[in-house]
Amino acid sequence: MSDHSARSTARSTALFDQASAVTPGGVNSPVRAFRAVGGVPRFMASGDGCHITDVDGNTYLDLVCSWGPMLLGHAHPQVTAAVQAAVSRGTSYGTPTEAEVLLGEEIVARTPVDKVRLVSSGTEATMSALRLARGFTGRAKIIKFAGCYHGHVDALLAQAGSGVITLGIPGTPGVTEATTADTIVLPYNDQPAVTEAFAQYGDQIAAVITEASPGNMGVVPPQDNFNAFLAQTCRAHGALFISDEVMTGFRITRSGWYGVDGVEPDLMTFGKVMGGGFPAAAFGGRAEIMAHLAPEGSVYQAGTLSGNPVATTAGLTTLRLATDEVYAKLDETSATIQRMVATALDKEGVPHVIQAAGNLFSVFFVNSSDSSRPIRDFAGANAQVLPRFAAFFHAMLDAGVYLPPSAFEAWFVSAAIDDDALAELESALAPAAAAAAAVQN
Ligand SMILES: Cc1ncc(COP(=O)(O)O)c(C=O)c1O
Ligand SMILES: N[C@H](C=O)CCC(=O)O
Repeated sequence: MSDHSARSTARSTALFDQASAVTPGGVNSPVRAFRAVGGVPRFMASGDGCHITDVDGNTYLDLVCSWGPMLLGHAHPQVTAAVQAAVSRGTSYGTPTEAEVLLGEEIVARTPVDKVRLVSSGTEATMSALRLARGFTGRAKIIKFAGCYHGHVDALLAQAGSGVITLGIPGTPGVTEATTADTIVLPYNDQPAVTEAFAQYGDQIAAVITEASPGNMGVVPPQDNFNAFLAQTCRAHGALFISDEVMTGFRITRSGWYGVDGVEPDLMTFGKVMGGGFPAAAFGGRAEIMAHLAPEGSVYQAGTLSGNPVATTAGLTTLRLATDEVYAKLDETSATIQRMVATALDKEGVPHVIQAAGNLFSVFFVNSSDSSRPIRDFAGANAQVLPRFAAFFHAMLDAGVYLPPSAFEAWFVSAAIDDDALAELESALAPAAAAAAAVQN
């Protein structure tokens, strides 16, 4: 496989060929491939603060942050020290440990959940929350929204965002009709559609699951108190409201999106930041609901590495360092970057919409007729001029800025971004905006 990059990619290219021989598509999660933008994925060798360096020695300002987790930047000295100390004590016992109790307490203190169960991935968290909702209500149907991504849970892959939309996979082979028979998919931000679904199936609906503020079709925040409306509608019909904060949790504020809209869900899911760069995730909720989980109740859920001592140490250390000052800095950095991107694109006359949810944001390359219209849903996100994003992405990469290789993903900032990094970004943006402008629609 060859690459058209201006920088040397010889070692990444060789590793990608090697990887493709042993791993489908050469990557261990589809979003890491460059299929939507072309070229060879960069194989990273190290990270330091807001930078990552690939195996060819190219250093990039990182605006992916491992798809969200690296809130404090890479190799943060205090997180690294805590992890090294934990590793030296042993890496897994299959017994309870103190770190997992402390992490559970930290999550309970920051969010409205009474109790929490730790798992190893966001996918496990949403899958388990759904099972618990069904076990608690004794109902089968669930509502999800087009463009929201909740991990690769069979029942939730229908019209999913993230890699599913990036790769243009309409329905995933391997997910049987029976598995999705109880999944109702509705347009995001569409209150009448929710009302209608409840009018038809109200007493069969176990739960509504939504991203607290979607970031997997690009950033499409809830409008007109959508979350409050969902919570009220669920309560009126005896269904549970599940807020998926895997992406937003502990990133947008110290209590995630809940810290912004204050809508109390029945169940919540968390991941990414709470693992501090290690595989840790969680789901939690009201004590009465969580009591249905084994061994207290009979809804079974388990995991050999759940609450792993190294992962929980990394997560706990990260959360303890994520103070209000850190969140204020993240907000400021994000707002500055959004302004810089808008200025560069405006200068070249590239039609775009930038949408933010706290410090999370994304840039939609739209048709000129759409540039004053907010994107409210999956259909809106799908109407982007994708080749323009690809040109912009590659010009940024060549200039040393690593963006998500997809027009449907959020951009993530870290607290390690400083003025020097912003200056690097500034000089990358001019050629990238020009490259986007050169693409005819
Ligand atoms: C909102 C949301 N939920 C769930 C998941 C699944 O998490 P994981 O990739 O850790 O399985 C993700 C990301 O992948 C996500 O963004
Ligand atoms: N958009 C996804 C999650 O937020 C990206 C992570 C992945 O699927 O590897």
